[in-house]
Amino acid sequence: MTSTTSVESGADVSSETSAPAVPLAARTRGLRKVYGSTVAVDHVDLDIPQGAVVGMLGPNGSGKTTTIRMLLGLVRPTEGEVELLGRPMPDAAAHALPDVGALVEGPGFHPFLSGRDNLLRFAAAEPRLSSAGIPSAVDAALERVGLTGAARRRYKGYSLGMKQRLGLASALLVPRKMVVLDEPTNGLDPAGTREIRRIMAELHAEGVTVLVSSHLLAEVEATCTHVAVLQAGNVVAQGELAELLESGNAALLVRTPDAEQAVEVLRENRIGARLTPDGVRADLTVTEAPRVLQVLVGAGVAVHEATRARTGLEDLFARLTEGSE
Ligand SMILES: Nc1ncnc2c1ncn2[C@@H]1O[C@H](COP(=O)(O)OP(=O)(O)OP(=O)(O)O)[C@@H](O)[C@H]1O
Repeated sequence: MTSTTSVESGADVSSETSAPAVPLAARTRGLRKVYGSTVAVDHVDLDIPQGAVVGMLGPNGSGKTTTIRMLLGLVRPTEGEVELLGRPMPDAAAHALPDVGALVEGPGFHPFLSGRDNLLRFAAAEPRLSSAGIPSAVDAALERVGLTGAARRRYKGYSLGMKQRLGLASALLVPRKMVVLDEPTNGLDPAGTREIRRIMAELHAEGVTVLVSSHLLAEVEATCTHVAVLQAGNVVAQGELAELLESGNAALLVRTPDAEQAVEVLRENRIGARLTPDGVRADLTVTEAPRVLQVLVGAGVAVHEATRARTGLEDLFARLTEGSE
């Protein structure tokens, strides 16, 4: 994912090419996890560039959580390699993990303790914090996620958004090089979602590498610089978000009853065109939409509707998730 963008190749060869190497915060090679007869993750090669916000996108059951758990050393791969901050996982977990904040599944917060007291318990287990530094680190983390006002309320009474933010606070008790968030906005209302996005944007601005999983393309589009798309345990696309969104030929879909005539006049005007079930698909790689419409209308073709074809990533993701959600 560092220097190349691959769609449906299943393999990113960037590190094997002569392109300049981008330092990686994490990478996997040939990663595979099998549970009984279920292949949860299958030969996944991921590159997580340092400082990127990488969205791991995929429908339910596509292997996002399992991949994240292997990256963090919570699950041992059946096959393959994982490097986190330059260290092999899970063997070097004790060295790599202090620099990584993770929000993976609801951390074990105590329902009858306040948010602050819960964080104090987590902070006590942070190898980088001295006992004297714990209270100020906890208060800074609460402040950062906007929970200072609710810090002394019981966790039990927190809204889902507040619980997620407390989880984030526990991941951010000390400065991190990398933060890993598994579906952090799942079930949140728009205000809660905005709050998580704000914190992710802040981390990015500080140079922290962020890996976030989501089953929503719009979510990834709004927050990420890079994306890796998973389907049935495989990476089917990965690369820079902007490049993936633009991949695939730009085209205009024209709904018309005069489709054959439309294809003919477009081709006469050197515009690539082909029939589709509803009309015509006109290629926009060498021309613009207004020119296509001008040619069609000028030739007397009845244009009932014209829409842009979906971009490469939208199209790919729609195909992957069709019927699954
Ligand atoms: N501990 C486990 N034991 C057995 N099967 C598992 C286990 N963990 C995951 N799986 C299976 O592996 C596949 C991938 O699951 P995973 O949770 O990684 O996907 P996901 O993309 O994170 O999905 P979701 O968005 O639903 O969390 C699924 O078929 C799941 O049922």
